[in-house]
Amino acid sequence: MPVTSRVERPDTAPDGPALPINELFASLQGEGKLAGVPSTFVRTSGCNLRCWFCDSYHTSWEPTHAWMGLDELVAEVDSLAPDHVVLTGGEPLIHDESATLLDRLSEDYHVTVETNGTLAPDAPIDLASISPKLASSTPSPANAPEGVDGTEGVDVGEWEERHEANRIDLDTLATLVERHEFQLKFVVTGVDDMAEVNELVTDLRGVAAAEVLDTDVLLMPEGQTRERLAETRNVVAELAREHGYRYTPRLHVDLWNDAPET
Ligand SMILES: C[S@@+](CC[C@H](N)C(=O)[O-])C[C@H]1O[C@@H](n2cnc3c(N)ncnc32)[C@H](O)[C@@H]1O
Ligand SMILES: Nc1nc2[nH]cc(C(=O)O)c2c(=O)[nH]1
Ligand code: SF4
Ligand SMILES: [Mg+2]
Repeated sequence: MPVTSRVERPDTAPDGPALPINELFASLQGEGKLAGVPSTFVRTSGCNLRCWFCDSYHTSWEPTHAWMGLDELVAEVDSLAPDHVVLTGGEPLIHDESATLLDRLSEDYHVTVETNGTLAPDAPIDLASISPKLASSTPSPANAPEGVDGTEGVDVGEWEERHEANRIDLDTLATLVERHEFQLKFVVTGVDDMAEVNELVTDLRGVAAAEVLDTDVLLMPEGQTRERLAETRNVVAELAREHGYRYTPRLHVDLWNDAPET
């Protein structure tokens, strides 16, 4: 079972550097090149995009969190067993304090950052797990999460435009792959996504000073439930075979159906 870390915390920021934390737990890395590795997950709240399929709804569409000072955060990470840490969100890199946290963790941990690739702060990152968002991720009134359009302050039409305008920034992607070990982890909904994946990989190879191998490109089936993954995983595995890219499972969905803190 994943190990959780639940302590009552304030919903206002404490003095000093702090981050809005949605969850902090130990589990197995479920995705990517390090799938299966015991890891402590630090999930910040807040995102600059709004994927219709976001599996972390309470960090994006309806953000919830408690504030944790960085001292307390590092102490919580230290109290758990894994020597791998995954900083995720929401979009962790929208917070300046994430860079400070990365500085503090860099000596003692291997740190993966899960990011949508729209921000590239100068910070120590052992594996940049970059998940650029394809056109098929863009929200609309027709595909938005149930009930969200009525939620106070949420305008899906406005997010459709913002998401579409901001989801790809080629220069930022180039900076990330030049600075760090990386993987490009695309959420694939079906065969229609592949033209955009291929085009983006070609464009990135055109501008980045670092090599982008086919084996750095991972196709991940869209799905936050076992039922949905049963529909997408074989289609996406076949696409990986066909194009020479890697396939990545979503082990936490297979094992725990993406329950909170897994
Ligand atoms: C919740 S995101 C947080 C990090 C960052 N905002 C991002 O999108 O990369 C963590 C990972 O889950 C992936 N993801 C989110 N919803 C998904 C879904 N419904 N199916 C498959 N992957 C999903 C993202 O693409 C990303 O790789
Ligand atoms: N087990 C597990 N592995 C993951 N890899 C990336 C995750 C994420 O939400 O960023 C994630 C997650 O939420 N759980
Ligand atoms: S970028 Fe990541 S956190 Fe933000 S909405 Fe998309 S999947 Fe969710
Ligand atoms: Mg997740």
